[in-house]
Amino acid sequence: MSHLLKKPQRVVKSEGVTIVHDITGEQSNLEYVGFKVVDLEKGSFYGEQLNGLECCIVALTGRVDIKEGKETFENLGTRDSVFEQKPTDSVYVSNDRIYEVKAVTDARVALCYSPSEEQLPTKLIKADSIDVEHRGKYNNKRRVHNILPDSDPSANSLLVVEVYTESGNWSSYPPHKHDQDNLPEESFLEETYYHEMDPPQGFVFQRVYTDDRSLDETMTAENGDVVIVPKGYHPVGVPDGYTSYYLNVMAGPVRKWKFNNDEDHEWIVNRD
Ligand SMILES: O=C(O)C[C@@H](O)[C@H](O)C(=O)CO
Repeated sequence: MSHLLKKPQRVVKSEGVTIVHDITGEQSNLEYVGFKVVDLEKGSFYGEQLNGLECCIVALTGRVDIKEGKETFENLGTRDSVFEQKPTDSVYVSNDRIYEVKAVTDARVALCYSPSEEQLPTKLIKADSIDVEHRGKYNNKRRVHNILPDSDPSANSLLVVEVYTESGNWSSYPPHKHDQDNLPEESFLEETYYHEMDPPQGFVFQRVYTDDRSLDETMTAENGDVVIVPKGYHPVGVPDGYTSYYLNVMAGPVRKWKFNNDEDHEWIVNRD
């Protein structure tokens, strides 16, 4: 199996709390992006001190209360399945702060991390403030929920986005990359993809490759898998009959998403 593909680990941390993924430190070799998925049974708590990391807590499914300092945001989350395709609530918490998530119902949260030094205010990102974007045409159509885009200055490094790709379509396509710290031409952003499929026995193909093919891996991502994109192009293809969801976390030295398409496939975007 590719070292870029991570299967759910489901490590029980405490009563009612299961760490589904922990893509931090040595698990990933990423410098700028960390990622966890945590399942919480109703009434259970998960919290931590963010030593040198900022964090965006995304209420993937279920309802949660999130506490940071004197603030508590109650009953966050809008859906029982990501495939309800409605935006959800998230909370941005700055580096070195302590936060706690309490499960109001059974819930799944994503924790998106990046190193950060400058303190920013804790921010509730309400579902109804999320910009929903429809991109692409032909078999390249996808629905995008911009949770923390680069136009929103609420974070120091983190970019967070949800993407739905319908049956038989492609996303992150034509293949694009953002692995050169060379603005304004291109930014360097590492990336993680947390995948789900509807129905859940589905799978998608994700290729991660560079121009010189020193990296060229094509992976089958199944429901709940994470794909790590340290560099290179990273298109996703969705088989007929299945809908794909993924949550992207991106971060790098500059908080700007400036990508370039693979020139061989640029014509795809230029079709009438
Ligand atoms: O297909 C899309 O538009 C989503 C992708 O852009 C995805 O968010 C990504 O590849 C980010 O680099």
